[in-house]
Formats: sequence, C-alpha cells, structure tokens
Amino acid sequence: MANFRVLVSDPISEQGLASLLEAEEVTVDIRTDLTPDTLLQVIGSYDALLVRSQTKVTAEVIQAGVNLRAIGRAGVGVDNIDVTAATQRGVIVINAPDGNTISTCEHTFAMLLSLARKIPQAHGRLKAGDWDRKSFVGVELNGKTLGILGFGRIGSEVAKRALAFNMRVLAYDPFLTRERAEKLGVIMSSIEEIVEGADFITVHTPLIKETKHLLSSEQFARMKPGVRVLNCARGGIIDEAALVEAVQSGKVAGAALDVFEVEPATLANRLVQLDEVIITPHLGASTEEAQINVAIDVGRELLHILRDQSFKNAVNLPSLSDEAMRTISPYVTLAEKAGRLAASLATGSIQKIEMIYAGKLADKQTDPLTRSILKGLLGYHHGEEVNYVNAPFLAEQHRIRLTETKTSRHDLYADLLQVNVHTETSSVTIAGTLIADLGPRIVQIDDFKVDLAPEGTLLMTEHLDQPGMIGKVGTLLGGANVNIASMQVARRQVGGLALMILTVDKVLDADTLARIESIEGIHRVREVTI
Ligand SMILES: NC(=O)c1ccc[n+]([C@@H]2O[C@H](COP(=O)([O-])OP(=O)(O)OC[C@H]3O[C@@H](n4cnc5c(N)ncnc54)[C@H](O)[C@@H]3O)[C@@H](O)[C@H]2O)c1
Ligand SMILES: O=C(O)[C@H](O)COP(=O)(O)O
Repeated sequence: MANFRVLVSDPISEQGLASLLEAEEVTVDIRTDLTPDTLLQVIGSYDALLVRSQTKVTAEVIQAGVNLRAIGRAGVGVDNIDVTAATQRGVIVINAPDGNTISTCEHTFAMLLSLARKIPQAHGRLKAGDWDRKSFVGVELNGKTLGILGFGRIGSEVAKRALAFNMRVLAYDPFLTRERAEKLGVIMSSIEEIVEGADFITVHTPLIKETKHLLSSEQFARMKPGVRVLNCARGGIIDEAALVEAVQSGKVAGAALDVFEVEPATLANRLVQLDEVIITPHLGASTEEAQINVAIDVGRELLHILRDQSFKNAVNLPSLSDEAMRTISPYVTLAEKAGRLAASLATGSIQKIEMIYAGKLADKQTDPLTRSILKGLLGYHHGEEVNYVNAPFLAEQHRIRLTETKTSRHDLYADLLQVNVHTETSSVTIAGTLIADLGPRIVQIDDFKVDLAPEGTLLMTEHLDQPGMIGKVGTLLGGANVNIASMQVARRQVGGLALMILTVDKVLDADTLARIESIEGIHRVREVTI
C-alpha cells in the first residue's frame, strides 16, 4: 500500500482531520512552527500540504515540493497560495469554501452591531474603570441602508440577517441576477449606487486584481457623510491609506476590520490606532464549528485526491456538479486514450489541436474531456509530469493552438469525440465513441473506419493492400514469440493503402519493429501502449 505524507503547517482542527489522520496509507505531520526556510527544506518529502491563511505557499515552496500532488486550504481564500505556480507544476489546489460561511457572516454581523453601538470602545473604557455614558451614543440599524459588495456565500448570508434587522439591502456582484436579488429581498445595485446611497458598506469579494482597492479615495469622496464601512473579507479590498484619511476627515464615521493589507497588523498600522476603527485579528472563521467543518471538507477531499478518487472544490480545475461529473466521466478514459493514440501517430512538432464534440456530447461540459485529450497527447511525450491541472498550461507554453467545436448532430454515432492533430508536416485524426456494454471504442483513425478497444499495446502498420501482408507480419511476430490478441484491417480502396491494427501481448523490441518495417509493401509501423 502506498504511503502518502501530508504536512499540516497551520493550526487545523484535528477532530475535523480525523479521516485523514486515521487513513492507513497516510502519515500526517502537524508542524505549525515552521519558518519559511524550514518549510522550503522539508516540503520535498511531502505529497500534500494543508494550510490555513498563515503559511505563504510561494512559487519557491511549490518548486521545492517535488513530490507535491495537492495543496489544501482549510478555508476559502487562496491568496496565500501561488495558484499559478501550482497549476504550472500540475499541483491541485483545493479549498473548503462552505465550512466557514456562517461563522464569517456572524462575525461580520457582530462587527456591524459593534460598529453601530461602539461596543468595543465602551467596553475598553469601562474595563479601564471609567463609567462614561456620553461618549458612546450609537446609531440603529433599523431602517438604514446596507450596501454589500460581493454577493456570494457570505455576502448573501449577511443580507438575510440585515433584512431581519429591518435594513434596506443593496447588493452588487457581477454574477447577481435580478431574479435572485428579488427572491432574497435585496435591491440589485451598481457599485456607484451603493457607494452613494449606503449608510453601511461591507465587502465580501475575494482579493483579486479587480477588487484591489475597490473602495479608495474616489469612492470615499462620493459616500454619504457619516458612512460606516466593514471588511471581513480580505485586506486590500479597501485602500487602507484612503480609509485612514476618510476617518480622520470625519467622512467615514467608523470602520470595522477583521483583515488587513499586511497581517499580522501591528500598531504601525494607523487604522489600528484610530478610535473610530474597531478591529479583530482575522477571526472571521475562528469558531469551533467552522474549524471542524473546513477541516472535514479539506481532509476528505485530499484523501480522495491521494486515492485517485473524484474530488470537489479544486481551485485550478473546472468545477462540475455531481450530475455533470457523472455524465462526463465515462468519456474521460476515451478522451485521454484518443489523445495518446493521436500523439503516437503524429510526426513533427504539434502546431494545432482541434477537439470536436458531436452528438449528445455537444450539450455536456466538455472542459474535463479537453483536459483529458491534452493529458493523453502531451503526456505521450512528456510523461508523468502532465496532468489534468497543467495540460492546458503546457499546451499554451508550447504555443499549440487549441480549438474546440461542438456540433449537435452526427450521422453515424449518438456521440463522438474527435481529435485532429496538425504538425508542421502532417495531420492525424482520431475519433471515438462509447458503445453500450463495450465501453470506449476508437472508430476512426485518419480516414480509416475502425472499431478498436483502446487498451494494451497496439501495433499499427500502414501497408499496401495486397495478398500476404498480414501473414508476413503474423509470421514475424510468431518468430519473435509475440502473441496477437486481436486484429483488424481497414482500407480505403482495393489495392490502395491499408491499415492493420494488432493488439499484442507484449511490447516489441526495436529489432522486431525494424524487421516489420522492412517488409516490402509496409509504409509505416507504429507501436503504442495506451
Ligand atoms: N475573515 C475571514 O476569516 C474570512 C473567512 C471566510 C472568507 N473570507 C473571505 O471572504 C470573501 C468571500 O468569501 P465567500 O465564501 O463569500 O466567497 P464567494 O466566492 O462565495 O463570494 C465572493 C463573491 O464575490 C464576487 N465578486 C468577484 N469579483 C467581484 C467584484 N469585482 N465586485 C463585486 N463582487 C465580486 C463573486 O462573484 C462572488 O459571488 C473571500 O475573500 C474570503 O477569503 C474571510
Ligand atoms: O479565507 C478564509 O477562509 C478566511 O480568511 C479564514 O482564514 P483562516 O483559516 O486563516 O482563519
């Protein structure tokens, strides 16, 4: 049994990780004290790395992780992981997006109420022995407008609670539809409408290029005087320098922050020092429940990856519903084998790969099939280093042009997957389908119609369609003690070029291949194990 080594480098609930800790084939090392340098030194001996938001999984760490298959994030944000570097190396990145939604939403709501009623400030004053009832007059949430930027899992949960507090909720998210907004009782708005119309603004987007400094000086200038802002998502979505100015000028009456541009935040951050700003040290997901939930999710999915079972929540792979996964998975093997077969027949450097999905396949989510075709094709030349994660990246790196065409009808088959590979000197076509009870079948090689189970070692000859050819090859193989498991022959026209495909029980040595190639009338011999 394989022994996988998993490194846990941030505090993650051991109760939640139970399935991983108990798995016979997995050794888990929990080392939450690693410095960046020691992480670099040890990562090479691990198959997987599990982190929260502290560990910085840089390109250097990923490079040093020569055996890494997966990086798991026990939480949502993956901005501490260089996902591009992981993708290039073919390392799967997974997260646990659902487990801390409620905790973070509740934390945001706690911050909203605390901000409105100045609870942390009043608490601090009284703890210092000062019974001050004048300095902490707050505002009600009732009847106020809350603007939510980023209406995903957390944003929409915050909205539900705000509505229960009789707030008017404006929401902006590029993926929010009017129907969903209406169903949830929120007003679909633009960023401008929120900036100009809200009494409270809370951000719940990921930190990406488009959301960096989503709220900056320009937006603060257009806000209502006395607006209050919250960030329990990621430091950097609100421009901290601009927020300091807006608070100091009185434009912003207060801010609640759980996250910071530089963490850990220290007294050097001016926001930490401002009385109007209430702060927590990135505690959104810090509840017992959330920590168990995210650990269960990431532990289970990681185990699936290590066991080569299907898994969800990959950040650098397309996400498919269970239903979509079920319908597409029978074609995955066919796609990979078609790709491998095409690579074995193509000569010269590949310039372009056309992928055509016809019939029923045209309605399906075919991205996993495209990745499988590319894995088969590029893996034929580059071996194990190619996987579903990095195959499209490697194609791009080799400047191979990729096209995908879908056509809902096919004259012969209910569904057909076709790969056309163009090199600078030639083109190869492989097409295949799924046949009930038989499974994946290759039904076309170039313009030869065939019916081939894509498995085992295939010996393919292109030869003149003339008597004796099959016998000569058969005799030669017999002499080399190679058993033939199956055979088929296709031809374009009598006396023209014919294709013979033999499934043989062992890989041929170079000498036997050369002898077959030298048989008169044989134009080309190819052997491939698929
Ligand atoms: N403070 C914490 O401890 C804590 C805990 C959990 C999550 N988070 C952070 O909260 C954020 C949201 O988490 P989630 O689970 O709701 O994620 P989510 O993916 O469900 O929602 C994010 C939403 O932001 C939207 N979005 C993307 N770009 C946008 C843009 N330019 N303008 C407006 N909306 C945009 C997306 O369409 C999506 O609906 C993430 O950054 C996550 O890391 C923080
Ligand atoms: O993105 C997240 O899930 C949160 O920021 C939680 O981060 P944490 O796991 O470090 O608490």
